[in-house]
Amino acid sequence: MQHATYGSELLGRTLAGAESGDESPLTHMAVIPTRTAEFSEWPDWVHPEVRDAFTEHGLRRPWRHQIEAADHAYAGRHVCVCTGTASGKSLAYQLPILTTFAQDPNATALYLSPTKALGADQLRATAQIIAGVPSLSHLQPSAYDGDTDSELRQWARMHSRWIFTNPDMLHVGICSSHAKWRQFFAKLKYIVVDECHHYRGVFGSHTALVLQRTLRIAHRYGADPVVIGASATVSNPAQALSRLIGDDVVAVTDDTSPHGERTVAMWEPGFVEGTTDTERGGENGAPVRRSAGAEAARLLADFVVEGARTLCFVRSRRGVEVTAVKARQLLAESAPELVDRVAAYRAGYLADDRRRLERALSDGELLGVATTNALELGVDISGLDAVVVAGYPGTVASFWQQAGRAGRRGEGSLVVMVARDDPLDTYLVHHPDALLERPVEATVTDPTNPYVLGPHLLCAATEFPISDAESAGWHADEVIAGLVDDGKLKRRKAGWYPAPGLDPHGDIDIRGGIGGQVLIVDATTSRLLGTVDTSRAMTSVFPGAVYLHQGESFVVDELALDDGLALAHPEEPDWTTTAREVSEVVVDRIVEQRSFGPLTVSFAEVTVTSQVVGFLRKALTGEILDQVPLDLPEHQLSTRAVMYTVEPDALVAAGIAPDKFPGALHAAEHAAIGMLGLVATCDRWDIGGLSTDLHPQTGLPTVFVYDGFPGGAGFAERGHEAFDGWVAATDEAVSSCACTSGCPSCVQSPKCGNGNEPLDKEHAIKLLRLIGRHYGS
Ligand SMILES: Nc1ncnc2c1ncn2[C@@H]1O[C@H](COP(=O)(O)OP(=O)(O)OP(=O)(O)O)[C@@H](O)[C@H]1O
Repeated sequence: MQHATYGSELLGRTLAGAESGDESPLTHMAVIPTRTAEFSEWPDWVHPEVRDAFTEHGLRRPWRHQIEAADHAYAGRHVCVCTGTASGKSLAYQLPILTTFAQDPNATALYLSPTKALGADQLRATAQIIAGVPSLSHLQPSAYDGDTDSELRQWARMHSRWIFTNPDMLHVGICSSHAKWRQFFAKLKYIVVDECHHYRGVFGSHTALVLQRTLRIAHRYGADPVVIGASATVSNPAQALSRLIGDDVVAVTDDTSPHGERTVAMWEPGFVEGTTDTERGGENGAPVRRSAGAEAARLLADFVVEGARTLCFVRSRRGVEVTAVKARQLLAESAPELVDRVAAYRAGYLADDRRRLERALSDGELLGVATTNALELGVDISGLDAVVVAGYPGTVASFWQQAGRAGRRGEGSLVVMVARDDPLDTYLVHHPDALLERPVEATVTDPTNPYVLGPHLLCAATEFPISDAESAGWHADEVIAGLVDDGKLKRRKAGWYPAPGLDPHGDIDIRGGIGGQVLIVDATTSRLLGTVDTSRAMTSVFPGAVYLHQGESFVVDELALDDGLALAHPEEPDWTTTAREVSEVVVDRIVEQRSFGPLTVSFAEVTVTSQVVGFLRKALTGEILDQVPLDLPEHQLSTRAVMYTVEPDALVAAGIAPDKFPGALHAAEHAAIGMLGLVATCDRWDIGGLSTDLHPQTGLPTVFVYDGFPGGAGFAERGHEAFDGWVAATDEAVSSCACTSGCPSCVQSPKCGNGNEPLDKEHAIKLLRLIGRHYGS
């Protein structure tokens, strides 16, 4: 049994062992105090057999929030329960659903999770609870996803009352053939949307439309299901779920489950020796910090030596391997008997692997595991002593999801967030409130994006003709008019019908972004490695690109865009590749615009034309090797941008001479893109940017930050809405960075199409101050 201050003590011992001579890597420490449980009585409406099943499984007294949420759902109100990880959210939906099943043998329910693995875990947990309960013996809960074979699918459709699936399968396997599911839909009482913070950006918009289509089908068959959302980390949960389902939702957010004291440490790796003062640095000679992965491996090894059960989250699959190998090497030197107690959890996502790993960690057979975010959702390990988060996972929500894995009930634990060499990470470890005190970000979804909405309208029309009221509810009048013009929809008396022969469901890939896909194939074996949006293929799978797949490395030989194919071969070079790109932005329509003296800030529809002209090879240490030219076609993207212009006179008055405009604008653009994740739920790879000292349309120095998806994804719009906070944080991030002339932690971008040139940190700060002064004045 560990005591409450265990986390702080473990941190103290680790710091004492850190290399001497370095500045302390600890930038901040916070202690989240212990919370004691608040209980409720089982409500009268709960079926006694259901209640007994839970008590037999050790759930003797429900926590207050569990009952509050269950009460809402049972009373017919859509509810979103948003309480911490492992706070027993499952009970909140299991109680009303199982009680309803016990009362009405024909009732049905759907459970949706963003990953198949989580669905499998929840199915297993449910099956255990209901085993041996007579009133629930007819339930036959079943998985219905991409892994379910066709015979089982048919069986599940005929016999199962509770289907565990995901939005992809719901779209393509259930809504598309709703007539076969008629009985199921007609008695559909509940839909569970688990981990609902995952449904954001384009994936979120797709899922929203799938859910709304599902509800629509259920209504047509006479049912009126209640939706229960669950998430440990979603801001404004009522609004988030409400956007997904297009209906009102109540939220339950007061977490009444107990937890132990949690120490959270912010950690910034030191510089690699010799890179701060010589020419040997990274791009443009910038100093290079030790990688978050290497630092995380050290922490993992240290914690294992201390006997702490530790999970280490690393962002890339390859990083996971590298971290585990490195930790094992360190242990081989200091404590060889512990080498085999550390493992990597790779993708594969097989439920069996997860369970073996959960068991090995719970038994203490394994002490340390490096993993991708595959283990972020729904792992039910009886609690870990420490969690290392190597690199900000992109959202506050995800951070807490990972951090929440630390802590056995009532006992102390430690979370260490290790910063990568990147503006947002650096900002967060120096401004811990922006991570620890900030509410999780709003999930940004935009189900009205015509590129997403159009294909779903075709699906909806083939499911049932679309009425005028439905069109209005989806804000779809304009998009429908376009589909009518294209001959895909026809107007008849009862609404819009699909053109004959239309079979639109297969054309939507819920996770594939928008537009077509390029298949990435290992030409030596013909194995399909993965897919990438056509719009991103040129910057990620150009000839010569290093492509990572589940920890294996490949080099692309050929990109055949017309065939939707990229051919690669296995190879493990000692470098990474980054595309070099030239682009221009044309403003098609200003949606919103505000001027403040010399500053004008707008939200606009734009067309971005870009062309990859070569790529940069970078050694794994961050040093630049060379640039390789390429000859690829131009690519166009219609999207949405937040943009600003500044009068040249004002720039000069702020101390930025005209020859400094390009470097100042470019550096400010990069830093702002790096910081957009603070106000919108996105990372910099979702976003593009362009800056110019003279834009042909505005005639002024102009900066654009745009969504990297056709039609936009809502990120630029958030940037526009939260413009002042975004600019202030960007200014703060750049000004407080310790480097002299710009580094990856402030104004350099790992994906700059321009080789990070020109960049002028000093004048970017002046520009950001100028914007901050004028905005809102
Ligand atoms: N009232 C309770 N008393 C004691 N244990 C409980 C109670 N409710 C749930 N638990 C236990 O807490 C653990 C976590 O529950 P559950 O998986 O439902 O949490 P969760 O909030 O869904 O977690 P996650 O955020 O990982 O999805 C389970 O082992 C469950 O049996």
